[in-house]
Amino acid sequence: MIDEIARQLQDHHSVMTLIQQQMTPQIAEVVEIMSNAFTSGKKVLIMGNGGSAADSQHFAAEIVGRFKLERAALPAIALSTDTSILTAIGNDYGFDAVFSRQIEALAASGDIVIGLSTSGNSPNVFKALELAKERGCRTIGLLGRDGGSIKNICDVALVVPTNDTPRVQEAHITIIHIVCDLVEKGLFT
Ligand SMILES: O=C(CO)[C@@H](O)[C@H](O)[C@H](O)[C@H](O)COP(=O)(O)O
Ligand SMILES: [Zn+2]
Repeated sequence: MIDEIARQLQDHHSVMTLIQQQMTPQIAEVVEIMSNAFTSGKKVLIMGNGGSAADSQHFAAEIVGRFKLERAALPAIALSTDTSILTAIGNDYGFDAVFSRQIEALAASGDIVIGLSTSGNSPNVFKALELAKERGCRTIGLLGRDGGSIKNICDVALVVPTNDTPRVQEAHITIIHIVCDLVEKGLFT
C-alpha cells in the first residue's frame, strides 16, 4: 500500500511538471481573456459533470466571493447548482441539454463559457460550448486525455496530458486556483 500511495503521488507530481513545461502560456491566455471580460462588464459561466461539477462550483465561488484579496465581487455562475433547473431540463429535454439550455437562457455575446471535462467528450458540455460559440461567447475548455471532441470547439483548450481522471481533476483545480489568483491580482492590485 505504501508503494501505491507513493506511486500515485509521483504520478500527480509528474503531471504538474508537464503542465509547468507545456501549458503556462495557455494558462496566461485564460487569465488575460477572463480579466478583459470582467473589465468589459461580462460574466463567466462554468460547467462540468461529477467531480468537474464540484470544480465548476469551486471556481465560481472564488470569483463571486473572493480568492485572497478584499475586493469587489465579480460575476460567475456554475451551471450545476440548481436541482430544479437540472431536473426540469433533464426530464423534459434530456440530460444532454442540461447545460446548453442554461446557456440559451443566460449567455450573452462576449461572456466567457468554461467547460470542464476530463475525457473531453461529455455531450452536455459539448452542446453547451457549441451553442456558446454561436452566441458570440469566448469558450475555454479544461480537459484531459487527448482533449476529445470538446477541444475543437474551444478558443483556448487546456488539455492536461494524462488519461488518469483523478490526476486530470487535480490539475484542473490547481490551474483554477492559479487563474483566480492572477485575475484577482491583475484587476485589484
Ligand atoms: O470525480 C469523478 C472521477 O474522479 C467522477 O465523478 C467524474 O467526474 C464523472 O464520472 C464524470 O461524469 C466524468 O465526466 P468527464 O470528466 O469525462 O466529462
Ligand atoms: Zn474525482
